[in-house]
Amino acid sequence: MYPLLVVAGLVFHHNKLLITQRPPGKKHAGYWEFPGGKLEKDESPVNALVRELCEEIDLEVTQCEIFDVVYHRYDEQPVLLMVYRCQSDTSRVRHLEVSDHAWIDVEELHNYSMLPADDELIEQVIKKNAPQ
Ligand SMILES: Nc1nc2c([nH]c(=O)n2[C@@H]2O[C@H](COP(=O)(O)OP(=O)(O)OP(=O)(O)O)[C@@H](O)[C@H]2O)c(=O)[nH]1
Repeated sequence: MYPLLVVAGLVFHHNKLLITQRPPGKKHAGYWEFPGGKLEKDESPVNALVRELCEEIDLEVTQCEIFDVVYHRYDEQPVLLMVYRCQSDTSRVRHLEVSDHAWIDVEELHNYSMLPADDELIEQVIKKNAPQ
């Protein structure tokens, strides 16, 4: 089965990383994730990310650059997650399509129930953010 194409943002504001919680009624409700969503037809990954961040949390980002691509098999369908690192000038987030959000230190990622596809990614984020 072809994977679902999904884009997600590692959004930083003053070294804090943004995570959001999936709302009731959505698949994997209650889990935390990096904000983003599915690509629409004829849409580039960065445009999809900008659109999803606007629709879900009303946040604008800059300096988006590719960070990693993750393939994960869920029972229903595999996902191909394209992950971009971005910056935000503000920490102001609206809960339009999320039930909660948090700006955290990357080391705190282990304290949240993140989506299963994000496990490997989380290790990369912590490793790349560690002092050299
Ligand atoms: N945004 C996001 N999605 C992720 C992450 N990790 C991960 O496995 N996914 C998966 O990617 C898929 C994203 O789909 P979604 O349902 O959130 O997308 P969407 O916002 O376009 O949904 P919609 O159909 O309600 O408009 C889900 O299956 C979700 O489980 C992540 O860190 N961020």
